Amino acid sequence: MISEIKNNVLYVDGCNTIELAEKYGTPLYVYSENAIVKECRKLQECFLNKYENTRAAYAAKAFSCIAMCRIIEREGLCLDVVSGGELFTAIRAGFPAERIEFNGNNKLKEELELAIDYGIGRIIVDGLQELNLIESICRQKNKTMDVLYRITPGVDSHTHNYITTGKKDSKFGIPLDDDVIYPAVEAAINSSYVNFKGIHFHVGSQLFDNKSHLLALETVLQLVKNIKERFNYDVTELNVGGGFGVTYTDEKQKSYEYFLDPIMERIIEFSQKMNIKRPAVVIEPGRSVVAEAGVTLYKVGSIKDIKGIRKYVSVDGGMTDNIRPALYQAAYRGALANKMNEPADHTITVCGKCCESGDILIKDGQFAEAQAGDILVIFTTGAYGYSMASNYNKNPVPAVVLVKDGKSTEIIRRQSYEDIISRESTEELW
Ligand SMILES: Cc1ncc(COP(=O)(O)O)c(C=O)c1O
Ligand SMILES: N[C@@H](CCCC[NH3+])C(=O)O
Repeated sequence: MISEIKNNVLYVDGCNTIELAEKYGTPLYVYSENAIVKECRKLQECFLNKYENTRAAYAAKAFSCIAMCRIIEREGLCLDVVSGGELFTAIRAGFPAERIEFNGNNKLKEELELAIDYGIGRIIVDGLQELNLIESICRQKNKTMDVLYRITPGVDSHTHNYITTGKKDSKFGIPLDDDVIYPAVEAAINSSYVNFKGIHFHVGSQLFDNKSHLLALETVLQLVKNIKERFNYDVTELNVGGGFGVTYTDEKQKSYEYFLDPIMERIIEFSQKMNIKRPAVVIEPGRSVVAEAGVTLYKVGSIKDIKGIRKYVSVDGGMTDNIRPALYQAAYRGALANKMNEPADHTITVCGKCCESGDILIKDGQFAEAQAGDILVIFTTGAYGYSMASNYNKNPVPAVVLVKDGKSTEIIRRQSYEDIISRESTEELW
């Protein structure tokens, strides 16, 4: 995070967070553009510029909006979308179609039609049933589409059970049973409507060990070899997914090089041995691009001190703007943005205002002494915060502000109560 402390106050990318809270209200998502750009440039430096024939497709699910698509576009990355809504956002942002890749285990016919009409770069296909659907749409529209198959490599990435995706028992991808994968590959190779490019895998999210990627890669390289032997077909693209972990509290974040250099080394060695042109290599980082660039500002309200048990400090948001603690027991760090120089010697539990006991944002965290009206900041909320927000209890989704070099601009306005009920019928029933 690009931040500093001045006069006891937290500044993010040159902006005073207390002034931001006053100007735009709370809860408030604040993203530093310089921090996002810095991550994108890191990817350029240690992957895209280092290895030719590579792409990085930012996983929009981590945080997607028109402004974000434009930053990603400007930074030269590609975009990984997983729904018609994310695709539509990219289209509205003017994101170049050929740089969009579409993932998902149950892409709807209308979503595929939108993707094919827009002429996106790749569809990452989850099975033969989907391939047949894509073929029928392409036939009808007289178009072709570049595709990869997402396979389930059968590795357990040892992250939270809800965010591991490479195990055989998974809703994602094609299992590597001979009677499943080879007929699917053969159909794609022989199709007049799709160009079969290669294989995709994604082993899970928030990873700190490169073993899962490397194990999955071995499986995929064996598959590439088998495809060559069975069908005399050269795979020209490998997508190794995302999953690069970030530091929320005390996790030891690993560099992109730690994950990607051994992957590239292995693919180069394999290609030389097989005497084939090294396939293009694509990655899909989401969390690592935006997590650290974002913070959430809240206003402190009720304080409940249960003597000898726990002190609950309530804020004006909660699981509706950050579901991760409730869903994955995710831990975060926070502070009082207006008391940054005061000793953080009070143990408090920061809870939200939703009608759920599990609506806890930080359990037993260290803060300066909190009082109603303080601005409480939670760090590293840029990924899967806004994008997983809900209207539970009819709480409005907060505004999103982008800051850069002391300037701020609202890129998503706060939902109003009117917005929340705007799709509801007010007609008399029956
Ligand atoms: C297919 C796919 N690609 C990319 C990502 C992005 O993962 P992360 O945000 O961990 O980098 C995900 C989410 O886990 C995913 O399912
Ligand atoms: N939403 C998850 C990550 C899911 C990754 C998508 N496959 C999180 O907050 O950690």
